Amino acid sequence: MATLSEAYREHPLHLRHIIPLDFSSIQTLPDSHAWFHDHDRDSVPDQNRDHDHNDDGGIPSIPIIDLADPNAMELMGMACENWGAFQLKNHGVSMSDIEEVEKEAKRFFDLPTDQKLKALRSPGGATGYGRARISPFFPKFMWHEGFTIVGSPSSDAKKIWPNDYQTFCDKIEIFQKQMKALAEKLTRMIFNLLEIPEQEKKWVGSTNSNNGAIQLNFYPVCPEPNRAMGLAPHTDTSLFTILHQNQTNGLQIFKEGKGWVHVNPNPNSLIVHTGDFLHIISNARFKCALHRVVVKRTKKRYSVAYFHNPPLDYVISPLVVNDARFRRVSVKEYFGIKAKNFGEALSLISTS
Ligand SMILES: C=C1C[C@]23C[C@@]1(O)CC[C@H]2[C@@]12CCC[C@@](C)(C(=O)O1)[C@H]2[C@@H]3C(=O)O
Ligand SMILES: O=C(O)CCC(=O)C(=O)O
Ligand SMILES: [Fe+2]
Repeated sequence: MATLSEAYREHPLHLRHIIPLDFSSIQTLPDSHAWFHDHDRDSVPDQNRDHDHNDDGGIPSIPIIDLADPNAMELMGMACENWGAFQLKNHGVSMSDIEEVEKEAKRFFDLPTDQKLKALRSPGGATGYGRARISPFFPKFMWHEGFTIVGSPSSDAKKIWPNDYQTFCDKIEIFQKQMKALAEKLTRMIFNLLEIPEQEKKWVGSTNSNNGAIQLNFYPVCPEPNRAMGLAPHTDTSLFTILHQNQTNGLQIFKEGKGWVHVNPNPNSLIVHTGDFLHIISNARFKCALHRVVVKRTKKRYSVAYFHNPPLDYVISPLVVNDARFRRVSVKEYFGIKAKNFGEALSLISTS
């Protein structure tokens, strides 16, 4: 079975796009990380106040959907059409298992830089510690560190904690299993809503369909948050992404006509983003949400994302339509197109 690593092998990154800054030793914002000038109209607003309440001036954010609601499937469809994202409550994943992973993320990111660098992602690799893979597409670096896990994290964990890697691996494994089960449940509901034919659903839940990836994200405190960027605007490549954020807000979703809208942490809820693959399969009926993360002066932020992907050899195409807006493309090929072209990837497979 092909793995995500194979998709990235042909698109190696330069080390400067992998090795993060040693944020622990930084007192002022370096020019390499300064996205805005103080007087910029575009600068990231308001996070230097470091408050965590909703300060959106009444602009509604993404819907909150209760998975136990008999109308959950239709509500998810509407949220995917209007926002490309929603918050999910009563999702069935144990919050204490999620908090255990958040704890492990803190344990990892709190390590001294030389320890974290032992698990540095290789230039052509998918897993390990490093900057976000989208870094080469932006003129400035992000105020962010990530740790990507595809399959078992044991080889990276052994490099960091040779005598104590099992705790990390166990917690990740428990989380992975629960996320996969939730992701499969949501896939079935969304595919039913889209009336996807049975033969296209065969991979869902099959044992060799385990092509999910976990991303631990860390946004250190920042001396000049208004001029920095935690994670630059992007859409996820996945079918959809399930995200847990700690109690420090920072995630924003772009909504036409409204601009950047905060997604405030909602204890017990998980955020679901529609990714590129679901956008393609739904023939653009579902939006893939453009999102970004802003940072704070005094509050660190952590998040844990689970990217749910079809198998790499699965061929993606708009299903159940005559006027397909995208050509057929294998999951592996699309990861390659995205790795090389980032924001242009969808238009490169567009039929118009
Ligand atoms: C499955 C994946 C999605 C992701 C690339 C990856 O292989 C693992 C890391 C993911 C991540 C997390 C931060 C934002 C993002 C755009 C990035 O640079 O790395 C996503 C990637 C993606 O969705 O394409
Ligand atoms: O940290 C967040 O809230 C968002 C992370 C994200 O967008 C990603 O991992 O793709
Ligand atoms: Fe994302």
